[in-house]
Amino acid sequence: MHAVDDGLLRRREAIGELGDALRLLVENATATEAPTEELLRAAERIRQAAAPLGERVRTRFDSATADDLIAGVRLYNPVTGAGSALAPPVEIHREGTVAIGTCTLGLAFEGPPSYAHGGVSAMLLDQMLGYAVTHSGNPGMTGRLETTYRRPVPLHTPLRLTGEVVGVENRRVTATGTIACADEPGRVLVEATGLFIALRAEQAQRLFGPVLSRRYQEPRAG
Ligand SMILES: CCCCCCCCCC(=O)SCCNC(=O)CCNC(=O)[C@H](O)C(C)(C)COP(=O)(O)OP(=O)(O)OC[C@H]1O[C@@H](n2cnc3c(N)ncnc32)[C@H](O)[C@@H]1OP(=O)(O)O
Repeated sequence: MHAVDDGLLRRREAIGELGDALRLLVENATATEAPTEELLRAAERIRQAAAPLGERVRTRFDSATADDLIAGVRLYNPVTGAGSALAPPVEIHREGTVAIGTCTLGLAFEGPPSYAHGGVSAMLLDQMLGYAVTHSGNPGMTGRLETTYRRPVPLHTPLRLTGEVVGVENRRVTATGTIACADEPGRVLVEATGLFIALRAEQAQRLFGPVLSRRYQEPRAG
């Protein structure tokens, strides 16, 4: 039992290590002004490094073996996942009923020069609101996300994000959230209001049944 737990812990740490390396690669590859020949050499070395990872892969109907869908462990979430090359990653904790997130966005997230892409801000806020909704005990899927961009979000600057449930009405859960600079949390840069819809049992089964039953009911091939 301990061997299994230690193995899973080690795998999660390794996924985080690989994620760190990938994020460094993405940021350096975005920021680089290295000579053209170096770009070509790097492309070849990266293809070589990627090949063994592609030898044994899952489909979209297989959750990652290191994930725990029931406990909400998602290592490849594109906002929070330690293993995701796409994730800043945002680290989220709760202060009372409010979800608080922290991250710093690199050049890979650039939209207007030196500021974050608006779609990235919306993605971060969808996650913050979804986190708050899930932890309020009324999980649901985003039905609508309205984003108001008050000021541009600077790159390479520590950010503070929030998410909070403000209303529950039958299957509809409303949540709000913000993005601000960590050193000026009262000055809102972006705010969002989201409507999350709780799934009916048959909807949840239709959407997620295949993944859940493959993971939790059928033995996985070694
Ligand atoms: C710790 C882990 C944290 C995880 C965070 C994850 C964050 C990320 C969250 C996401 O990004 S989820 C992915 C993006 N969302 C989707 O892909 C959802 C796609 N949409 C759907 O699957 C369906 O439209 C949905 C399940 C949301 C609703 O379909 P239903 O058929 O259940 O809706 P239904 O017609 O029964 O309506 C239920 C109620 O919701 C209302 N409603 C449904 N969709 C709406 C909508 N889009 N806008 C406004 N209202 C909506 C609808 O009017 C109605 O209100 P009333 O009960 O008052 O009559």
